[in-house]
Amino acid sequence: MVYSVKEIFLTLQGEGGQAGRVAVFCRFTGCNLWSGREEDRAQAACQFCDTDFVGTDGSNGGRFLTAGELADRIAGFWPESAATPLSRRLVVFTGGEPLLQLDEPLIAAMHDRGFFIAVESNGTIHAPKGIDWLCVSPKAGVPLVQTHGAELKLVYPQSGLAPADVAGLDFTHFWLQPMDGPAQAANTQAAIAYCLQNPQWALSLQTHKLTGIP
Ligand SMILES: C[S@@+](CC[C@H](N)C(=O)[O-])C[C@H]1O[C@@H](n2cnc3c(N)ncnc32)[C@H](O)[C@@H]1O
Ligand SMILES: Nc1nc2[nH]cc(C(=O)O)c2c(=O)[nH]1
Ligand code: SF4
Ligand SMILES: [Mg+2]
Repeated sequence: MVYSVKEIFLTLQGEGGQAGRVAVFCRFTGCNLWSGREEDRAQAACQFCDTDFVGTDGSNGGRFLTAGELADRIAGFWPESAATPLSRRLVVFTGGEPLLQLDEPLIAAMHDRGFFIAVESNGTIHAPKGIDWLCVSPKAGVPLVQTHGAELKLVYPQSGLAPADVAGLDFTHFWLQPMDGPAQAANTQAAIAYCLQNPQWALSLQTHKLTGIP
């Protein structure tokens, strides 16, 4: 397996149930729901994406020929000075769609290096075994195949996909994340109003955007 990676960086997880934790982010190239080109956005299955996942030209991006090579690069971002217990090492695989590339050899290689493995997926691909924290973020009009995990994070609102449509799935945490874009402020108020009436759901803010970190 050759892994195509857009960028690797150390930051704080901004979203969901691990928000605030130090994490190495590995953003894979490519997605199955959008080409990533602006001229294709209006025809894409997923039209609201806030991320550049095209190519391997981001910071520390590239092509990695083996799981061990990529895992070594990711592990190198963990701050040695922090002297954290191995169990506190956190990697977040995202993209693009990470489950197009994340496989059991890479999962094993990250576990060998002491990492807790989180994944951000659109839920269209079955997850391989061994992921420690799976976040699924379903998209309207797209078949959802991965129906269990640690958290379900619904970007809100999406016409054609209501929270009630996915509230019965087998997840531990249910988040509404306001859709960023021109209506971000109104979407945040709408998400808050929904949570207040439906306490199964909690609010996930994109705290990295609020604080101006990557
Ligand atoms: C860029 S996606 C990559 C992972 C995967 N492809 C997915 O969609 O879950 C990372 C997270 O950002 C969310 N996201 C993307 N665009 C967003 C937007 N405009 N506003 C809020 N969240 C957004 C996604 O739903 C997902 O939870
Ligand atoms: N800080 C930070 N937290 C994040 N959580 C999910 C992200 C993503 O793009 O998948 C993301 C991201 O891009 N940055
Ligand atoms: S599925 Fe995820 S990465 Fe793909 S276009 Fe949608 S939000 Fe972006
Ligand atoms: Mg992001």
